[in-house]
Amino acid sequence: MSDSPSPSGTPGHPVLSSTPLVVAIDGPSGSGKSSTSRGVAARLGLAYLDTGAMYRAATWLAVHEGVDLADVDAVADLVARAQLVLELAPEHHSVTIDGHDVTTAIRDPDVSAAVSAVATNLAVRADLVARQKQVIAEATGGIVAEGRDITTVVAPEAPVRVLLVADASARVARRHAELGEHVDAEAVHDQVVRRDRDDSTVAAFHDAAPGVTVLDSTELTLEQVVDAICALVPAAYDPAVAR
Ligand SMILES: Nc1ncnc2c1ncn2[C@@H]1O[C@H](COP(=O)(O)OP(=O)(O)O)[C@@H](O)[C@H]1O
Ligand SMILES: Nc1ccn([C@H]2C[C@H](O)[C@@H](COP(=O)(O)OP(=O)(O)O)O2)c(=O)n1
Repeated sequence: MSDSPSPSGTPGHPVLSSTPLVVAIDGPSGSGKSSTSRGVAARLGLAYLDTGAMYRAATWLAVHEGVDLADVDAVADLVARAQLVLELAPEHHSVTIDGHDVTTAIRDPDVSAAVSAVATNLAVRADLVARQKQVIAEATGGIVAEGRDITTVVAPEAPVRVLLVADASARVARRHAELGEHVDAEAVHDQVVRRDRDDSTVAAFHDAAPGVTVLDSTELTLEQVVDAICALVPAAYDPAVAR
């Protein structure tokens, strides 16, 4: 790892950063964002923010309250009033909305099938992006945040920004293995390919913005992906250097 440039650091003796480390990770469904981000956060002792869980929780609430997802104003109003609490520890991540613990429920296939309708609601996006920025700003010990627009909109100034990609066939196969072989191929295809197509109308996660490192996980193990992302952390932030 090379020394990071710093105003007064000398080569070999970087000045340690006084700002908390932010690692931003985007990518399509099944590219490995959640598992990789948890691994990076655990290894570097950082908090972990799953922004997809916020869109999923908003979707769960709208369905629970019987709000028509096509009614963009009603959904936006509901979400604006919702109290959304995320546990940021990578080992025990939990999500609560308006007092309901939805950690497990937001992974239901019904939520996965419906979430793009909420994620493409621009008023909901503005609300959740503002909350995500606040969570990151308050993470004094540093944070890994992952989603679709973290490298471009939520944390474009993050010192580590990664677009995690993988071949569509690998992503579908991973999701199928995760959901179980009893889930039919059409449902898995819907969760990965159709959802990415809908989601990409409001967030650019297929092409890397300038300065964003593209990492292809198709042929890599989870550990290799975690290694590759940790290797991108400037020395001024590296806990191994800071010690
Ligand atoms: N590099 C990898 N190699 C093999 N399987 C992986 C890899 N990364 C993630 N997975 C698996 O693929 C599935 C989807 O990963 P996940 O982290 O949920 O992706 P995303 O958050 O991008 O949708 C999970 O079951 C996960 O364990
Ligand atoms: N920053 C984000 C995060 C997620 N989303 C949308 C896109 C997805 O359809 C849903 C759920 O995201 P999630 O990361 O949980 O989805 P996957 O685990 O990758 O399948 O939210 C978004 O639009 N912007």
